[in-house]
Amino acid sequence: MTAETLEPRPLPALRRDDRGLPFIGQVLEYAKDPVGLYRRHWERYGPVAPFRTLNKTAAMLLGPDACGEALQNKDKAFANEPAWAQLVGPFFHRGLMLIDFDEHRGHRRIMQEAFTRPRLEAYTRRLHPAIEQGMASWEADKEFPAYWRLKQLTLDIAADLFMGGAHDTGQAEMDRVNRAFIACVQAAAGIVRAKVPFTRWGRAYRGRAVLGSFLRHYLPAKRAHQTDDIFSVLCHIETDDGDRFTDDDVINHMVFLMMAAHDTSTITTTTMLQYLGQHPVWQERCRAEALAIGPAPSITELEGMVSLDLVMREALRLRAPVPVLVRHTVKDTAVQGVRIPADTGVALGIQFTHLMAEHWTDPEVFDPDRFAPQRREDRSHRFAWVPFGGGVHKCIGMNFAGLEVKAITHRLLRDYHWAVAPGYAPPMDNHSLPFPKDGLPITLTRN
Ligand code: HEM
Repeated sequence: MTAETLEPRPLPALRRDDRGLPFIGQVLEYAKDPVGLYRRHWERYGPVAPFRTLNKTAAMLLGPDACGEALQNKDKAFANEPAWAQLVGPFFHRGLMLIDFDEHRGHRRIMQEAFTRPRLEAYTRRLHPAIEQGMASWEADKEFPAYWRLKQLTLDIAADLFMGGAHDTGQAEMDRVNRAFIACVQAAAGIVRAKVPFTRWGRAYRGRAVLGSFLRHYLPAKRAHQTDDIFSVLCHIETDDGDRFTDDDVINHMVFLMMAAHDTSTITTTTMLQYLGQHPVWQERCRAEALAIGPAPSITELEGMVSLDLVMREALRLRAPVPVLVRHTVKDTAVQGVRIPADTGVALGIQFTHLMAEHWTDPEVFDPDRFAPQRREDRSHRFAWVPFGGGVHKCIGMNFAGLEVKAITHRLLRDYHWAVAPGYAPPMDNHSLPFPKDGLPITLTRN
């Protein structure tokens, strides 16, 4: 009998001491130490492990083989919408990541038009003035929480690049819009998952309404004139077959894109700042590259910052901004020979893969050269390094993300230098996307 014809084994039974708390299961344990939880499950159960969340048993996929199978989704058993909607709530409904199968393919084909190289070149040209303006108020020689500053910066960039500015909107209203985004993003960590006032979900419902009306206000003008911001691009793009987005599609995609773009880029840049502050040799290498090109580099120049690229890859490995991906089975399937019945929640622990000693030398150590051509540890397995996911839902904004993160860091390196204590390890909040609870205090000194 060949391996393929063997009957899949059932999901291992969850040990009593892994059941966690009533109702929420292992959610709090995950928030405290996600990698510790993955590691224990890997050791106890192997690549397809059971775990408890919100009163249900789900499957946790660990390691590149198991995660790769779900990402490739050959038998179309894994759906995104029912899984992500449960986690991020109804606030990002109909965003590209929350659409499945044929419909997803149709939307993705249209959206691809917003991320072609000429579009990316146009976005990059807008990036530099937005970064310069956003950083204008940053004070040197004074400690500040880098994560929060960068979050504000990426939101300001998004307002310009995604919206093309919001000319009718005053600062107070813009702050309300920013708060609305944050409320939607933070809904993922809500325990009460209903429209109840004064809860994370209650705030996120209000936030989504604020975002919807904000975008709808600008929609007619965006439809009327084509400009090179993403909002306008979404209004005008069409495939060769003439497929276009409806008004509702544009609003839904915009809300999701702004969410997908700003927190992930903020986390990546924050991680890079931390490690560059702890590794002055790398900071100098990257600064030399930044100074060798002009203050407003083109895409090609940003791509040519080889050391900065290695640092970015290493930051994405060590602290994946989206450390876990979720899926829900729509039919019975098997992963690594383990049966996963229909209607099961599935978590892909990609951060764990990034730290497996089987695939990386000294996985906890900051060592960007592991991505250099002579080593390419990320090639140890097709799914060893997956900060942007894989398969049909692979991040559509990954090239843009790289450009934004590099453009911000390029500017910082040209203007400032900074140091972070070598032993510093940020206290992480893992309730939704991971961020340093102390904001990563940092002092920038002018070059
Ligand atoms: C460092 C920054 C980023 C990281 C680490 C990241 C990570 C990811 C990951 C892991 C996924 C796959 C989710 C899944 O399979 O369920 C994803 C999907 C997606 N990302 Fe990103 N992302 C980043 C930046 C961006 C940016 C800048 C944009 C837009 C400008 C963006 C737009 C999207 C969209 C639309 C999807 C859904 C794709 C689909 O379902 O077809 N992301 N991202």
